[in-house]
Amino acid sequence: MKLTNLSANGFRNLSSGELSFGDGVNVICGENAQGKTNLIEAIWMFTGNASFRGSKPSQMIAFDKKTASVSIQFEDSTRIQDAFISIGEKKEMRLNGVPLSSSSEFCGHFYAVVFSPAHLSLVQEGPVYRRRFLDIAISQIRPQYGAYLSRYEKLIDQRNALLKQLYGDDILRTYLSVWDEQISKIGTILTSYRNDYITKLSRIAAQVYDGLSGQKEPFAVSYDSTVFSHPADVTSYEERHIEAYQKALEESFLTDRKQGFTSVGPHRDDLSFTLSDRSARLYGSQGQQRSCVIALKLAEAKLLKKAVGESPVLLLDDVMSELDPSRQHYILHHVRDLQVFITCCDEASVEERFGGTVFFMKDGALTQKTEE
Ligand SMILES: Nc1ncnc2c1ncn2[C@@H]1O[C@H](COP(=O)(O)OP(=O)(O)OP(=O)(O)O)[C@@H](O)[C@H]1O
Repeated sequence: MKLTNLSANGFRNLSSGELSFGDGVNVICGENAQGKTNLIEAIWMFTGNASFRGSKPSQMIAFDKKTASVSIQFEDSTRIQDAFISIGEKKEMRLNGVPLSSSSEFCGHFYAVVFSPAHLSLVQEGPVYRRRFLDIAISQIRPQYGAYLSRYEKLIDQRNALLKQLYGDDILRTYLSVWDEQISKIGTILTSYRNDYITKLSRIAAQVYDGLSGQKEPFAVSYDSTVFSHPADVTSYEERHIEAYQKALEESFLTDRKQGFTSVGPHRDDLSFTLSDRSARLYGSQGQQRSCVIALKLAEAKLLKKAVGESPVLLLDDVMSELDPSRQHYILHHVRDLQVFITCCDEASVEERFGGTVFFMKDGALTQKTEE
């Protein structure tokens, strides 16, 4: 998959006008606060996912404008497509001229994987970031996952409301059993999707990490379920798993009633990242933690390519900081067969080793470097 053109209008500080990109590595150089991440964010919108910076759409509109719009042209192995998003007074999304009712409908058309420093929270912060990573990654390859997830979240909200409303009421348990039955079924499906994804991802991420670190320390990823003691066994939708799930809900009933929320299920699950069997969060250096996230992201790109048959566009924002030259070299070598957008402050550090098409970003305006 390749992004060939992009034009932005009123999107953060990006200048208006049409930009064209190279097939392979696109190096976006510039000093701090020039608009490099803004460009990456504008491209990412077309995956149908929320901003990786956690920004609301209204924050993406230029300070002096009421509307922002971005259009892109991209090509996969079969055709050229165009997509358009407008944010602000008039919210509009179009794919090949056809209006879409929600940006999530872009899912399954334009594929990308993004790394930004914000993703370090995957290793450094709480479980919510790791669950979000999983949910976005799985939704890109299995679009039905998103529908199961929103159904599950609604059921959990309803169960929690019931737990609060009927506190101390004996009839509560009878009511809850209706929700528990449905939650157990959908929760089992979500766990099996996540388990399948993590099994594949951990294998590839471990290989990538080995390459990055020169096989210094083995990297492992595992899924920690609040329902199943051996989540790796939950490979499909089976009656015995649903029964085990229902049992876990029954066992947590007293705690849940006291706390007023459901304490077990995929909405409370987590991922563990270890280096030589020790927690990467507690013991990893900055460079090791960054390498873990990069390994996860490169593994995500590989899995996505395998699942959908298209190479995703790789968006690497400030990926090289804190990495030693051998790790930087490994990344540059590893991404050669994809279209990549890589931002950096120091042109020489990347260009010499990447080659590729080099651009300069200054005050939101992107210009391509010309041969001297
Ligand atoms: N809605 C907006 N309207 C106008 N400008 C904005 C808006 N949101 C952010 N900016 C500006 O965009 C500028 C560039 O931001 P960006 O995050 O892209 O920088 P960057 O080039 O990636 O820098 P760094 O190397 O420091 O990460 C910032 O100065 C910020 O004030």
